[in-house]
Amino acid sequence: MDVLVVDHPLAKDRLSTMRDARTDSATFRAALHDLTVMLMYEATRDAPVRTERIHTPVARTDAYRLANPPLLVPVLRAGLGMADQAHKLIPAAQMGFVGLARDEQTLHPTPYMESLPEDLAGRPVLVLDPMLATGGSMVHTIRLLTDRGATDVTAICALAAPEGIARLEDSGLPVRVVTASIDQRLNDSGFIVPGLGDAGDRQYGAI
Ligand SMILES: O=P(O)(O)OC[C@H]1O[C@H](OP(=O)(O)OP(=O)(O)O)[C@H](O)[C@@H]1O
Ligand SMILES: O=c1cc[nH]c(=O)[nH]1
Ligand SMILES: [Mg+2]
Repeated sequence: MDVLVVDHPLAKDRLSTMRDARTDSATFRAALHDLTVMLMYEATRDAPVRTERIHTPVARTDAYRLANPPLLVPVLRAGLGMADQAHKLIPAAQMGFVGLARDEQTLHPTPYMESLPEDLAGRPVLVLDPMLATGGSMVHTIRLLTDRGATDVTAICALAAPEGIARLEDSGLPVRVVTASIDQRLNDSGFIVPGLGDAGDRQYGAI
């Protein structure tokens, strides 16, 4: 499985702001917005483009557009904080939604929402979720996508645990991961260490 760690200094800076326990919700959301732009930028580096001829005010030239705009799939709640920035970068993208809440005892995801196109054959999909911990939520999400024919899925995560990467790899699902960091491990509660805490709570408040 292909894993890209975006360790640009600006990405490290925004991730550090997100990690800091003193960071308030508004500042956390702003840092995640900025980091999402950087992760998206790298995730789409090799996206196929089509050309068309345009006129600048001076001359004719080639213009470049994404040949096959992806489906964006934020995983609620925490992935919502990445959705608008990703969509701004690719205005032609369609957006689907998956809602999952991890049971903090079993660490299994509990699905509560799913809004996806029926047929995803031939469409690249970018899944947006800041956290890849055990990998249970991401595996569930990708299965929803592959059940609809998706074969080209990229998981875009602010942070990943080695356990989550291994789980995705073992799943054999057609996914690659783009993240700003692979942290040390999960703790006994299934939280990423050093991590940043609960990405949903940090953005929107504890539930
Ligand atoms: O890899 P996993 O062990 O499945 O954990 C990762 C999941 O946990 C977080 O969501 P959470 O379930 O806390 O929901 P929230 O976004 O509403 O806070 C996170 O946004 C992922 O979806
Ligand atoms: O560290 C973690 C693990 C799962 N979900 C989070 O939001 N944070
Ligand atoms: Mg949460």
